[in-house]
Amino acid sequence: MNLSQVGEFGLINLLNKKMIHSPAGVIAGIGDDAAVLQCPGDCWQLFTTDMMVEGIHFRLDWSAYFDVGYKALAVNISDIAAMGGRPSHGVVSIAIPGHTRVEDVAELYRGLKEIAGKHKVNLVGGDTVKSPGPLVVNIALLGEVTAGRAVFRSGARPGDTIYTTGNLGTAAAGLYLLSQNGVCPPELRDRVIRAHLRPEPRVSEGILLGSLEGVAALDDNSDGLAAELREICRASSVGCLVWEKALPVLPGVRQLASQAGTGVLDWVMNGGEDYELLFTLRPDRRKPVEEALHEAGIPFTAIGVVVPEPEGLSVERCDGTREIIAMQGYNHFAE
Ligand SMILES: Nc1ncnc2c1ncn2[C@@H]1O[C@H](COP(=O)(O)OP(=O)(O)O)[C@@H](O)[C@H]1O
Ligand SMILES: Cc1ncc(C[n+]2csc(CCOP(=O)(O)OP(=O)(O)O)c2C)c(N)n1
Ligand SMILES: [Mg+2]
Ligand SMILES: [Mg+2]
Ligand SMILES: [Mg+2]
Repeated sequence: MNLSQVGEFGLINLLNKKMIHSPAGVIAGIGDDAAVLQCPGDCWQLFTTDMMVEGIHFRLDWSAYFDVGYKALAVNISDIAAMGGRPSHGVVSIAIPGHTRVEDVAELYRGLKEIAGKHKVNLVGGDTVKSPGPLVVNIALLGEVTAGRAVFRSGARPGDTIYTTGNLGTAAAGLYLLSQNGVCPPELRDRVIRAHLRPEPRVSEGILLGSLEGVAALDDNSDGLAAELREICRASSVGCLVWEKALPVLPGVRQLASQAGTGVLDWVMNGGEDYELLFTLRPDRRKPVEEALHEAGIPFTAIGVVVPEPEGLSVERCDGTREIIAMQGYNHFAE
């Protein structure tokens, strides 16, 4: 069987049997943004890892080494944020092609340390090996969350409102400009390329959401809205209806998407790498939670509603018609 027949998530499902030998310490294992582990005192420990591979996650003709280091830690911090937690300690493993200059590796570490400083992450170890091919950076990151306050993908119920922080499709627009040499005003160009190269994980937002009663499910958007909502649907045994009209997209990004000929819905659903937080909220808690988010200055938008599982994942198009979302989001082994 080849990998594209099972896909990334099918492969993980095949592998994930008999992985836990001492279940007492494991509150949640495979299946969420980070594992949740028992630890002494009034906190739970979070543990996650994400890898970046040259040619798949970045290209060195588009990204400075600084950006590679910055993003490698940003995406891991985002997984901790997606549990409602705070990142704490990380280890960094790098596989480096032999022709790489020392100064370039130092730049990668400057990027790592820059974002580690912003979020007070201690980098406490790692591993260094030679790569016969691409540059690879892997980080494993610990975090913590107040016991009982982690927000899982599995908490959504029909009737919840679906929200996202920030804007969607911005990083996809950046990738488009880098890969297709599209034209656009310089300020927009800088903004969308920065969103792609240097995402800012929403840590304080995740912690606030985790502290607010009624926030039911939480996830970060690495693979696109279609993929992340599908994860919430699967984990919570629900369906989701997205309102196309409500999707928060920068006006310039809409224009770029029509220039690209893809349509912005494709960028929102499949583009990924926005690293915004996606969450669901009990309907009777909308007012107080929205007020708390406004007060904290956090941008957010209601983008749909959780529906019963048999209704599946669908979108209400701007013309009022409703259709099933066939788009899958980013999958490492899609054909
Ligand atoms: N090779 C693997 N072995 C065990 N668990 C894995 C593996 N790859 C991914 N997982 C787990 O599968 C889940 C989904 O992974 P992924 O889609 O990468 O999550 P995320 O988008 O939050 O980074 C996570 O809980 C992750 O820990
Ligand atoms: C050169 C290049 N091509 C394509 C992409 C787009 N891309 C690569 S991986 C990915 C999805 C996110 O990465 P993944 O490893 O799936 O992160 P995770 O879901 O585990 O957090 C996307 C949208 C990119 N970032 N760079
Ligand atoms: Mg991952
Ligand atoms: Mg991730
Ligand atoms: Mg992914």
